[in-house]
Amino acid sequence: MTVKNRIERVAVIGAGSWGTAIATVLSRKAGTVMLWGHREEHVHQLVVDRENRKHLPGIVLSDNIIPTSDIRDAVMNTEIICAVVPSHSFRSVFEKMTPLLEHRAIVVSAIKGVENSTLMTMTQIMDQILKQEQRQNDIQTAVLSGPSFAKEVAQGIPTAVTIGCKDLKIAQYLQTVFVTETFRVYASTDVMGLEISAALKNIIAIAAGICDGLGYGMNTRAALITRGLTEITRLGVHLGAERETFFGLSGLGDLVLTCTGDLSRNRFVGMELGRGRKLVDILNEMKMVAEGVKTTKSIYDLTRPLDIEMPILEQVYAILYEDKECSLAVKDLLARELKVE
Ligand SMILES: NC(=O)C1=CN([C@@H]2O[C@H](COP(=O)(O)OP(=O)(O)OC[C@H]3O[C@@H](n4cnc5c(N)ncnc54)[C@H](O)[C@@H]3O)[C@@H](O)[C@H]2O)C=CC1
Ligand SMILES: O=C(CO)COP(=O)(O)O
Repeated sequence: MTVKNRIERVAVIGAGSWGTAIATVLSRKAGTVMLWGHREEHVHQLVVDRENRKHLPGIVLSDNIIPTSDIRDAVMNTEIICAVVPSHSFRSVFEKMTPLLEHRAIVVSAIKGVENSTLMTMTQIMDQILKQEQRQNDIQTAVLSGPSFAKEVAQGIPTAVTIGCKDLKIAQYLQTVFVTETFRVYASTDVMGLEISAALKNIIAIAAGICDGLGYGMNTRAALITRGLTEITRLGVHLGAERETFFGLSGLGDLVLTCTGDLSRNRFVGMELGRGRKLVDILNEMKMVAEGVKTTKSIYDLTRPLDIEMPILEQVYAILYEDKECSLAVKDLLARELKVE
């Protein structure tokens, strides 16, 4: 391991697949890992079976991972808290958590999404609530993002991610907290770039899945990844992010993973749509979250008043929210006016 930093106690807020996988990573570095889940019966199952059968089957929870449904218990005496709930439940969870946070705690969001009602990223939500609670000078916020399927991380398959914080020293400190022999962590100060790339790759992954479901080939997928990256970068730079971030792990890295990997839930949703199934039926059957569905609406609403070309986003929005036929969406993308690359 490059840098060792063993800490006493950390908390993971959210006991889904990614929260459980991150708890597994942190269990190699921390004395105790508190793993908070919002449903008591699920937490009870974790305590009894020592395995998250619903979200991460086959991975045994090490003895120092302590499942709890009591959020006070989870964050008490804890300096580092990693938030891993679905983006649309984060605001209410963070509101509950904020008054309970220890002085000088650091909250790291590993969530990939943008809120529908406010069009805010997760760190923007945190900043807003911290300000309301007058804790903005006390609590630090950060982001963890990159190509990282939960199952592979939990299995110890070599993975690299980026942790971003506006304060580089804190990002570098967090690097030493999360790094293990198989989990390599880079540092960044471009929080906006990390959050925008993480949220938008899910939209492009739905598009890639749609094309796979329609039976198109590798050419189509490569075109989507490349033009998708252009679209994501265009919006990110407009919002103040650094262009380079979009060619890093959280940008190109996660885009390639999610557009090509069979473990992606967003790509799965796209594939089922491409095969002709209805969105509502696909979502009703899924046990896990596909953040790209809601994020498509957020980003559509965010970009509509702006003069930014987002053709793939617009077609995914039309398929998800206006019932547009998938093959017609692809036809319309191909028929756009010719451009200079
Ligand atoms: N699974 C993965 O491979 C990765 C996931 N992520 C991101 O992590 C975040 C969480 O995703 P997953 O763990 O994969 O989701 P999941 O679908 O596996 O689990 C979601 C968890 O959140 C809980 N939950 C649902 N509503 C809640 C609420 N109102 N309050 C508190 N908890 C609630 C569920 O009970 C479940 O335990 C998402 O933003 C996702 O994009 C990021 C990287 C990898
Ligand atoms: O973000 C992910 C991997 O980095 C997981 O992607 P899905 O949410 O599409 O499964």
